[in-house]
Amino acid sequence: MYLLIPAAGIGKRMGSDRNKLLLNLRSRPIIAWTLLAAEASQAIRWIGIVVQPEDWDDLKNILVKLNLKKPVELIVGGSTRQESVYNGLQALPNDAQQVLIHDGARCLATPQLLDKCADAALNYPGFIAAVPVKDTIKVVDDSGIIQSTPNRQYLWAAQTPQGFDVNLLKQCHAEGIQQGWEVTDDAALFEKCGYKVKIVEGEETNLKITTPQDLAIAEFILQTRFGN
Ligand SMILES: Nc1ccn([C@@H]2O[C@H](COP(=O)(O)OP(=O)(O)OP(=O)(O)O)[C@@H](O)[C@H]2O)c(=O)n1
Ligand SMILES: C[C@](O)(CO)[C@H](O)COP(=O)(O)O
Repeated sequence: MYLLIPAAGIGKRMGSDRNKLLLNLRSRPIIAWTLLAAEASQAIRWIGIVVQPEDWDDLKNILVKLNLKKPVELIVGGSTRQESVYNGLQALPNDAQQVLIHDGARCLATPQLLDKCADAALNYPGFIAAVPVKDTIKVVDDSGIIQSTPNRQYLWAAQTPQGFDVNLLKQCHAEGIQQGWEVTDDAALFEKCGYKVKIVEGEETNLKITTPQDLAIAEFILQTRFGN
């Protein structure tokens, strides 16, 4: 299975002055944890990391230290996640029929989740890992007045990995450019093009490192996983 890792963000919400994926989490850069999970997955056999050129030297140093056995390619990032994934898709080897896309910022996903998603990719042309929403969600208007309370039974929080048939996803990205769609995940492009996207149960601990609070929670999860 081919894996694309969008890792070309800045981390505005982290308040960091550099790509948040280069920040340390338990003495390893965040992106290194993501790469170690990909290396440990049975199914992944090629890794493409989409990253801004100014971070290439840092990434190369991390890769030297990790000494991964799987082939890794660095791909130039775009100005949005959507553009970065587009670039990643163009850089896939010609024989790639299915692809998993997994945020570099979701560094706590387990190799087992990656493998489960690789299996799902063989059965569904489009799917995402997601978890049932635990809170009661309110839809509000611009003045903060609640408009509705959707039935939680139908609410799932999207995660990555997200997996797709490569040709269909390329087609959806091209349509997205033509129509000017701006989306935060690839499933949204698939949905907008009228294709079905299946939910595969993700992991509660597969959080996206977005704010400093997430870093603290991730430290705690890694400590419970690996000890001190
Ligand atoms: N131009 C971009 C923007 C984001 N990403 C990646 O997409 C994933 C999810 O994005 P997010 O968590 O929003 O990362 P940032 O864009 O870095 O954060 P922020 O939105 O707070 O600036 C991350 O792995 C990030 O590196 C990317 O590859 N290219
Ligand atoms: C793809 C994603 O991780 C699914 O939760 C997410 O949409 C990334 O973008 P966000 O803007 O940080 O939600």
